[in-house]
Amino acid sequence: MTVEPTDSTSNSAQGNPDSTLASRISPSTSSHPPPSKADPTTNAGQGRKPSTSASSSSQQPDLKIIKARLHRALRQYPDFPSPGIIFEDILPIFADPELHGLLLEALELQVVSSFGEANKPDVVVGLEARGFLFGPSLALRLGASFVPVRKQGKLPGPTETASYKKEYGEDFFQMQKDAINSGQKVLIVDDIIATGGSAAAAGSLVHQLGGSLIGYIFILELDFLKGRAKLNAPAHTLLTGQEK
Ligand SMILES: O=P(O)(O)OC[C@H]1O[C@H](OP(=O)(O)OP(=O)(O)O)[C@H](O)[C@@H]1O
Ligand SMILES: Nc1ncnc2[nH]cnc12
Repeated sequence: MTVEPTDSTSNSAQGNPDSTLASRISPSTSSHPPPSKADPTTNAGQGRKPSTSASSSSQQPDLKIIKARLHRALRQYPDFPSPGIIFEDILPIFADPELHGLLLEALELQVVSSFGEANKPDVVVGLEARGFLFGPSLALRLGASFVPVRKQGKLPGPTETASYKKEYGEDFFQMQKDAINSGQKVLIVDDIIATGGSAAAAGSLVHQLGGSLIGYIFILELDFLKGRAKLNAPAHTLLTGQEK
């Protein structure tokens, strides 16, 4: 089982190299060189809407180094929370202030290069619970609102509900009915896309509330589960991994 840092920043004309990154990060010691295969971290060509990403060759070196460092921080736990699941633990990233900061810089760069300066979201929607770890910080950096998708029974007032299945269970997601104004541009963020059930349910809630879903950003994609095929908007991830 491996987790590889991969390349999903692509629109070289839009992604201005951030020189502050180069000065802040340590020299790369990555044992995981960039893959030569086509970029698996966008859904160009396989989703119902094309991704805005182009090839991996235009990715900024700084972002590649950051991705390799983020990748090395992940921990894997076999048979958690149930037999056969290899659980990807992202929490070490948040335990290290430097990595935490680099994660947010990488996510912001990814959003701008994937969706364009002119198409920044009005609202960042984060999924309970791990989407809450970085969704609000990313929203602040983008000058956007943050709105949570919560598990059933946690939100007061009128709500919309969507059921979903994920890699290891079933659940219900809810959003407050007035959380998004009609036509607002929405970006959905979460730590991991596995089967895509959670993300697809969140997309359906955004649609029910009248939002315009510009796409999804994830830290990690378990690409063997092909979750992005369930999504109706472009999806971009910083890392991809787990081969079965
Ligand atoms: O693509 P999927 O198969 O739907 O799985 C991905 C979802 O599973 C995890 O959340 P989980 O429901 O375990 O909740 P947590 O964040 O509260 O731990 C993860 O944070 C994603 O939200
Ligand atoms: N393998 C996995 N590791 C961590 N979170 C997950 N959510 C769904 N599948 C997961």
